[in-house]
Amino acid sequence: MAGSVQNQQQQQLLGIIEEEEEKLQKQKEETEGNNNNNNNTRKQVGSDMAPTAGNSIHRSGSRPQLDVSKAEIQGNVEEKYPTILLPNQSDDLSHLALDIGGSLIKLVYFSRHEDQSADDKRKRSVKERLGLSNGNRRSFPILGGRLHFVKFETRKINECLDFIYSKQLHCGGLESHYSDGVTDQNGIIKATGGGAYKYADLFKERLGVSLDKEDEMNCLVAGANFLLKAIRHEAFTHMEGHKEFVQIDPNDLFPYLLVNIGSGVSMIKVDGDGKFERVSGTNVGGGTYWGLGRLLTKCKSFDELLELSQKGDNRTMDMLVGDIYGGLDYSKIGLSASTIASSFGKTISEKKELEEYRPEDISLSLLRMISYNIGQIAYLNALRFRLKRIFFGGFFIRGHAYTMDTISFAVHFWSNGEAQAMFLRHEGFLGALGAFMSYEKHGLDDLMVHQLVERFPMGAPYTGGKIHGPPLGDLNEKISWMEKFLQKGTEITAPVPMTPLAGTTGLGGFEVPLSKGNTLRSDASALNVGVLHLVPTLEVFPLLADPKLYDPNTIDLSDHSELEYWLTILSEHLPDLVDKAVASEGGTDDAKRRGDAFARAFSAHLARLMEEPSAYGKLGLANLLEMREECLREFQFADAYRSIKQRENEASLAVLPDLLVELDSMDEESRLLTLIEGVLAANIFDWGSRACVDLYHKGTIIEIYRMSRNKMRRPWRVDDFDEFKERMKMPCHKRALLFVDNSGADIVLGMLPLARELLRRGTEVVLVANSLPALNDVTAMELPDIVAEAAKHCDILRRAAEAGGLLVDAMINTSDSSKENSSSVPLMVVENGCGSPCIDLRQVSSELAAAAKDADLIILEGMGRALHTNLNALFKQDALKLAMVKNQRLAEKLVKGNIYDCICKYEPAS
Ligand SMILES: CC(C)(COP(=O)(O)O)[C@@H](O)C(=O)NCCC(=O)O
Ligand SMILES: [Mn+2]
Repeated sequence: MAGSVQNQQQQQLLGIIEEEEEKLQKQKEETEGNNNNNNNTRKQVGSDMAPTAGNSIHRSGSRPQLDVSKAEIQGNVEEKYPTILLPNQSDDLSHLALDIGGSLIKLVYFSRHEDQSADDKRKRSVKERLGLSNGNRRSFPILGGRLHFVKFETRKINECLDFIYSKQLHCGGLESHYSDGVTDQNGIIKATGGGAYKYADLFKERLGVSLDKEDEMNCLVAGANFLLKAIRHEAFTHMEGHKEFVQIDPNDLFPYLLVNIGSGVSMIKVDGDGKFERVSGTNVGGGTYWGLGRLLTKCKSFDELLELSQKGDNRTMDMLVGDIYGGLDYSKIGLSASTIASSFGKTISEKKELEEYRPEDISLSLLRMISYNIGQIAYLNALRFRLKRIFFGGFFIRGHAYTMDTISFAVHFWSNGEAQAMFLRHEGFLGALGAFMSYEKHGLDDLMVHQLVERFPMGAPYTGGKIHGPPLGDLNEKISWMEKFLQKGTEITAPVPMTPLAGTTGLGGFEVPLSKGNTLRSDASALNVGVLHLVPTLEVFPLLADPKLYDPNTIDLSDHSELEYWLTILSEHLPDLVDKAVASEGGTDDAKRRGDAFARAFSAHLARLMEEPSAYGKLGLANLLEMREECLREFQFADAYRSIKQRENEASLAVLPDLLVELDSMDEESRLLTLIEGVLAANIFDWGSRACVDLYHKGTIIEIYRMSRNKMRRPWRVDDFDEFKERMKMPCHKRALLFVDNSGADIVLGMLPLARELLRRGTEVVLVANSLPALNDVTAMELPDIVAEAAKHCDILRRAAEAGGLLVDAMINTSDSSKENSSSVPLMVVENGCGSPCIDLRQVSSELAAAAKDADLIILEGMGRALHTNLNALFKQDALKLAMVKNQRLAEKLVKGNIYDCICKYEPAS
């Protein structure tokens, strides 16, 4: 019975929609006509709101100048180090620290985020309503920005100086943002390592700067502590070719043993921040391997030497237990025949000259000798001080799988499996990071894991922290460099094959570690360090039941076939995305060139990941989808779906009044069901789904919407509607957070009517939208205009939007009939802090975190936010997850269903 009433209502609704269809088609044609003529002449919803990130990335070629005009203190002037906002500062100010070692120079430098000063009306009203004073930024003297990691060979110090000069890293600095340092403290760079002494005069001569020397051990420890506390999945284990990321609890980090393998080796017992003791070391380190290796093999570089070891067989050099015991194990004392009894020992009995040995074998034997030795001494020191964790860092390792396996094997062997070696992704940058942190007052050491986002910009798959060719300056340089790179046909370094080889040698485990193959990924690409984005205003979403147990991703991409599938999906979507992106920028030659460069860069990222899935740390689908958006931004595509979003918003807003009338004619119960159906049906408007994009080529928005609504037959694949309905009969929620998804029908005909229903029942509503564009997702900047348009036809929305400070100019004429309900509960919009179709609730904006404090209902909508991420997330408050599954494989995998199935998952507060 209820079903037939519903069907009748649905038919009525669709009838109205059909009438509108013709009107809309006409409008659409007009719109397209206008678009072709002139993008800017038409009144467009949100048209003046598009973020200007594209422009703000521009850097002038000349030396950066500090522009303090209109400078103002942000936040409380009484604070010790209030942030000074420089609204007219357009050049990136940088802050640089160096670790100048015997072999390598490591640079860490900071560049300010370009858009920190943006503050719109919406943000101001949210701050007022939620009692946020300037976000939480005021407690951080550091402004948002990026930390970059770069290295040079010390013998090529001039290249390093050129790089610093071209980027003007020696000029300006963070001090410029502080109250007591608006003057440019030009002239001093923090530096550590022996080269800080050795090359001080050269820096003075070439750049006019003095090197302010910082203690090396201090820096190493400060750098390691920072990374282990602030970077997610910084540490990993590496055994038999298998890399596994380890999440360290920052509250349970100390004590640990830090083994820094540079030219020599230092072993440091770390008990806390600034609390450490160098307990041991060995002079047999990276320098020994390179020095002896160079003499013995005539190799020209460390990397070449490492590469040789990949093809080596140490049995020709090393004396094994089996060599002594006639091929037998010495089982009584636990030594297998393949254990190395004496490194290079075999060469004593053979009457061969150096030239008669293969350089490959020499290199491998040397590498194993030194790695085992370091592993063994490290373990003995850990035992001596009862330290359960050993972290290995330093550039000797350089992400080299075989070296890590060898060290791990030694630690495992000597500890009888009780201890495990761990490695750090930023292994070589500990000292430089520590030196960077020694600049006073930058507040970096206060930053926590949720305030740092690691991202891989355009250069990552190629450079991996190493600069090839001239340093990259502006976008033009970036693209031409990319073009040259590709023309030259420079290979993206070959993968490390994981082929198991037969037999055993060495310490009894394996003949050749599994990670050793025919080719070595050069350290340039093995050094998988991204750019760290420092966003001091990010917070952990306060309504997560247990943030420690929270994992945003639903799909496990460590399953290789899964990863391959999603990488292929992204790759196949690329041509269409490039078309949209280029069109969004007017299809100019410049846009085409950028589109091309974007496609190459993003494809290179995908290829890199296909070869080495853990190249960028632990990766989930959310990261992959975010990387695509980041890459678009990198090539200055501010909003690839801008015009599609505008068109769909307009079309949907035209239908909205009739939908509202229709909804208002229903009783509460069927209205609630119709509303939820509406959300699910309208979630079909997703330009990120291959299947949906194919559909859009076959019909108009309204045809698709009608088809989608017609498919809304209950029970849905996951159907907790009845439980939700029961809850809605109880006293209303105080505040609901609605995590909205797509523009057009999704927001206008789906989520806004649901928001209206909640408002009408007396629940405050906070619409949570993206901070930056991602596919056709609606952004927090665009929403107020959409709400204002909708409010013209709806008294409930108008009053609530006014109460929420969304309608600043109350000039709305309403034609809504529901005036009897004089609700003044507010409707607000907050940004979520991300620019991705998914959401990682460990890193949300401070305004969302503030809004969440009084919320008792969370509604997550869409595939990205409710399925790819957060499907399994548990919350402290009631949660409703709504989405249409627009991918066949995902439907099968998650719900044993089919494409276009719907999910309505309700979970009362846990
Ligand atoms: C990118 C998306 C998560 C966006 O979905 P939404 O959150 O808008 O519902 C989704 O379109 C998606 O997973 N697309 C890739 C899969 C495919 O093309 O089938
Ligand atoms: Mn979306």
